Amino acid sequence: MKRIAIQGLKGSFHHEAALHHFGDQIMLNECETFRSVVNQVLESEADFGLMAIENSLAGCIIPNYALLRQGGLTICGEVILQVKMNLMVYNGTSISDLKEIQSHQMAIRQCSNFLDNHERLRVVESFDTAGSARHIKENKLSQVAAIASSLAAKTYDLTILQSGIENKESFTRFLVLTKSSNQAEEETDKASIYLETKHEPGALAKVLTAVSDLRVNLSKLQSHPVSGWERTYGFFMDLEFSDSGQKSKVFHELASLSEVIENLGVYKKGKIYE
Ligand SMILES: O=C(O)C(=O)C[C@]1(C(=O)O)C=C[C@@H](O)C=C1
Repeated sequence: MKRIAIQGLKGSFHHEAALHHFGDQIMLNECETFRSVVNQVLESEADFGLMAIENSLAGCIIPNYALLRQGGLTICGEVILQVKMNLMVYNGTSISDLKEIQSHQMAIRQCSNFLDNHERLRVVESFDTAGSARHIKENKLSQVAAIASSLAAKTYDLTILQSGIENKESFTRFLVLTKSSNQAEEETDKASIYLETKHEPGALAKVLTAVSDLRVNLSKLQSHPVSGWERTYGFFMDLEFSDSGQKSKVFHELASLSEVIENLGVYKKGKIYE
């Protein structure tokens, strides 16, 4: 049985993403932080780790980019999940009983319109959506609601008062991490890389022109400060290939235009699960 380290608990969106990607014959290693997800895989306590990296409404989880570089793991896949947010309570609680709403900060951001319309309720961040749901159940809290998945409501036996409370359709992209990927080269059509260019006019433009000339699709570009304060930046790039010849060419071209280049993983473009 595959051992999967996730950030969060059973019933979290990481759990949902793991079920879609690996099926239900998995052993879940619940972690409080993304750092411990990485450590579990590094220390062979898990075969794979799942790490949310960005959400279509709430934006990027920037610290995870740094973890990808420091971690010594490789990206071997991705999962895109439509996240559906639900307001859930201890059985018997009604909305007028509530004083507080708890959830993960990324979920809170995705439901900002709903929360603006319920200003009287205190909003409290937690480490995990499912963690908030479990907390309510374990402590029989009747004045607190959680924002979490329907899987969390089922897992912790809570009542959903309102579903679909995200601002609009919301998708989270998760990376699948492993120690060493043994994926067949021909099965892969996407790569994530990190590079630093020279700090001079046009350096990034040259990189982008090379990507464009090779007809490679740049699906993501994220800048990140290089440590120290020299006002220089590194760039995380996701590249999508339409034929395998493009891969080696683009790596070769970009290496010649970069001061630093790191391959963070070559993998298959993820499916979207709704
Ligand atoms: O708290 C959870 O349920 C998680 O799986 C974490 C997380 C995140 O890190 O973005 C995952 C997906 C949703 O965007 C909200 C929260």
